[in-house]
Amino acid sequence: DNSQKQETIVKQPEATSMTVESDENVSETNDTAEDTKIVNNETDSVKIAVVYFSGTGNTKTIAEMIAEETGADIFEIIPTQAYTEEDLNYNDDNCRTNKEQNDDTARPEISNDLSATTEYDIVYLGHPIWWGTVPRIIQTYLETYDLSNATIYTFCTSGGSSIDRSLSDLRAWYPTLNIVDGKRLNDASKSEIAGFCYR
Ligand SMILES: Cc1cc2nc3c(=O)[nH]c(=O)nc-3n(C[C@H](O)[C@H](O)[C@H](O)COP(=O)(O)O)c2cc1C
Repeated sequence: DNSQKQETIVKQPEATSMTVESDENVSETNDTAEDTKIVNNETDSVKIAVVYFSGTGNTKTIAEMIAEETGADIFEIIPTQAYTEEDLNYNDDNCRTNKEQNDDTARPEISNDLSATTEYDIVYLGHPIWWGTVPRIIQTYLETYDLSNATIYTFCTSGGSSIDRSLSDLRAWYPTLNIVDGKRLNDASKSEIAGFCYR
């Protein structure tokens, strides 16, 4: 229960000047709090989300590390039709993923509601590299939900390819998005994650 949780929140003095109009519960606690510490990330003025798709778990691991590092809320992009091992076998020209990646119009359906992800100031968007770029389901996501108010950082895992092409593809396809930077974070250490999150 969110509202109950927020009633226990009290802020440090320097936090009292932040903008909280959008959140009734938080603003109620605003003037009572002088000297106690922030106990919940919901009081932060900057809302951070990690949104990711992961076929085989590598990107998920990194996504969870970023969420832990930043205190972000984490959202998984879940395909309606899960990717099987067969689907992901890129040695087979006819496998599902190869067909999707070769088809500019392919937009695999997402099963879960991710509308809450449009409410964040910073979005870390994570994906594996498939044939040099983002899986098509990332396009489904960006075309379904309007992230134009967010500052976006992308991250990827891959077998070796850099993030450069997926970054330039996303910027070309979605010019209204503010994609600041992106980084390949394979097997990243905690300090590498922190370096990515706090520049
Ligand atoms: C269909 C498909 C295409 C891939 N294409 C590339 C590629 O072009 N370059 C690369 O370095 N790795 C490629 N990979 C490897 C994945 O990027 C890598 O295993 C990644 O860490 C998977 O992340 P995940 O476990 O979150 O799905 C590909 C994998 C699949 C399934």
